[in-house]
Amino acid sequence: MSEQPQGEQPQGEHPRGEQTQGEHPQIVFDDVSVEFGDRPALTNVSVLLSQKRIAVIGSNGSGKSTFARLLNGLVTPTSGSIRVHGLDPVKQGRDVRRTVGFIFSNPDAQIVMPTVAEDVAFSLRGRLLHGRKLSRIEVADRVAEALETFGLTQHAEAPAHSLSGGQKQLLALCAVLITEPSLVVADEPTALLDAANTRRISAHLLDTLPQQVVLVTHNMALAARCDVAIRFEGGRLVDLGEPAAVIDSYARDHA
Ligand SMILES: Nc1ncnc2c1ncn2[C@@H]1O[C@H](COP(=O)(O)OP(=O)(O)OP(=O)(O)O)[C@@H](O)[C@H]1O
Repeated sequence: MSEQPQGEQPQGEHPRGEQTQGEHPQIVFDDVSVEFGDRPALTNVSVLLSQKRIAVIGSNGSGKSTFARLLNGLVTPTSGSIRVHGLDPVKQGRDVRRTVGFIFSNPDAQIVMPTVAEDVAFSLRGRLLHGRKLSRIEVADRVAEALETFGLTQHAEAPAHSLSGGQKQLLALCAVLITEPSLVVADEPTALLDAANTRRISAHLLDTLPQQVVLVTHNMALAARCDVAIRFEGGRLVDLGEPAAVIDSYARDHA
């Protein structure tokens, strides 16, 4: 382990991670637990993260997706409190959903409109970008640009559900990123992608995007490219630190 397990600090102390504050806004968990029925999914998680690229790793069922879903209010804590860029996902759900773009591992969950171009344009409906509403022409231009970025231009008029799994994943990314969320949370975004698209998407998420990114992944090569990694096991945050060290201890524990 590169650092001691989280969540055991006495009340009143600062959550861990504060020593590594960066230029990005903060994600703060204070003694957060989540139970589904009477089964704990996360237990006493306290952490402060302000790095630009945050990897979330750990075994199957360890609580990674639950952690990610807490960030935009898809899951609510059973106890404890959360602040994401100053917002409380429980009390300010609407603001949080505008601030946090969430990319699911199953892209079918995110397709809402019949065609690819309509689905991307739908994300901008009723949204202010840079403090103002976009005109129809601006929306069309932005959609065209975003489709080009994600290699979907030739599928613009295709039924969204006719795309392959990987193409749907690209569409989901495109539809979320076009809204320019200030935090991007991606839960296994490359799971369905081939090698070329994994490179393309990981370069976009990890190298290009100016925003803060939380990346839940089993792909250790991607986790290694982040600024910090956190690791869950059995619903507890058991490690936080330099990705190489966190990945090493994870690999050792599973050798
Ligand atoms: N909606 C839910 N209802 C009941 N139990 C749930 C729910 N979501 C998650 N869990 C349980 O919480 C625990 C943590 O699940 P979670 O999806 O957060 O793990 P994970 O680390 O993302 O796993 P994986 O790597 O397999 O995707 C698991 O035991 C899971 O069965």
